[in-house]
Amino acid sequence: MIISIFAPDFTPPPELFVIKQSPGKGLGVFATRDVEPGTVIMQDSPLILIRPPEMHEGIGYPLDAIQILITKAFDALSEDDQEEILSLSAHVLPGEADETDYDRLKTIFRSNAYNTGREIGLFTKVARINHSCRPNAGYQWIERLGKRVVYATSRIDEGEEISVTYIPLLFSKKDRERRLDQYGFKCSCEACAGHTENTWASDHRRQEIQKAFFELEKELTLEVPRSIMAKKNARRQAEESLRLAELVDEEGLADYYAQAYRVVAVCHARLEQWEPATIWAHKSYEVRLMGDMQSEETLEMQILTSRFIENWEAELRNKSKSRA
Ligand SMILES: C[S@@+](CC[C@H](N)C(=O)[O-])C[C@H]1O[C@@H](n2cnc3c(N)ncnc32)[C@H](O)[C@@H]1O
Repeated sequence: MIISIFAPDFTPPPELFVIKQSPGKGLGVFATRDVEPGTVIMQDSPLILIRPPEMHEGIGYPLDAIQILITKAFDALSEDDQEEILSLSAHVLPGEADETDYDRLKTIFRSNAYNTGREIGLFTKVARINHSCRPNAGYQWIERLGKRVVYATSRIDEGEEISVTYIPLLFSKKDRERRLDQYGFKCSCEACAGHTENTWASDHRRQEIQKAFFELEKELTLEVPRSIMAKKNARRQAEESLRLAELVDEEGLADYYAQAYRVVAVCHARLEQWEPATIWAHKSYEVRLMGDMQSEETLEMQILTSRFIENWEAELRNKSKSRA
């Protein structure tokens, strides 16, 4: 008698993505069905994970030491894993391939690796995701899983390309182009292409967002203002925070939603306006949940939301008492 060790009806869930050619971009990752925001698209373990020596301010990582670490980690891999790594795309800098000490592995690592906090990892599936300055997915290294998790930040239609950002996005198109130079392509996403008025408006919004984050976060506190001046200032900041959230939404910068909503929540909590404070804190919490349910940021928003709800409830109780 043959005893099956598998559950009889077990079939692994189909992958949400497929890797295939993306015109003008090499390979890319595409959704195999409609994907709702917050859905985990892939979880990828690093084939190589190295801890580089200290980075020096203004100089960067000591590249020779990194090269030694990468080569050692690569040599320890199976042939299949080595092959997978060598199949990744590499942006070779002008003249680099002619140098006597040219090392393709180093170039692959430079073109595809991601920071995971104190380490740098090479994730071969995540490495196939192309860049957009208005991406539809986000990603996060989750230390306790030892994985980089990619999740949808907006609705992605079946067949649509999945994109993430390789760079911070609160810069003008020109500055983003400069940062993307190291990857050897010019971005043609909807924020970069099209009419000059569109890109100008997008640049303007991104600069406004950066300025607003800088201004509002430097004084972000839950302390209730006491003086007339401080109260006036807090009211102005609450208004500016709403404008910040509006701009981030308008620009479709999902990577910054949670941060912006948190600013709005705290600015309203300072005014003891518990209803909007709760609503915005919860919105921020919901976005944080998409990235990592157990991250410090998610936990912080969960705690803030509960605190604001309690205050809101107390406010409602007081109101109904005084009416009675
Ligand atoms: C991390 S890899 C992404 C996967 C890569 N397309 C492949 O074929 O393996 C980065 C490289 O992909 C290409 N790439 C990524 N985003 C792009 C974009 N928006 N437009 C054109 N090329 C892009 C560039 O060649 C870049 O150096």
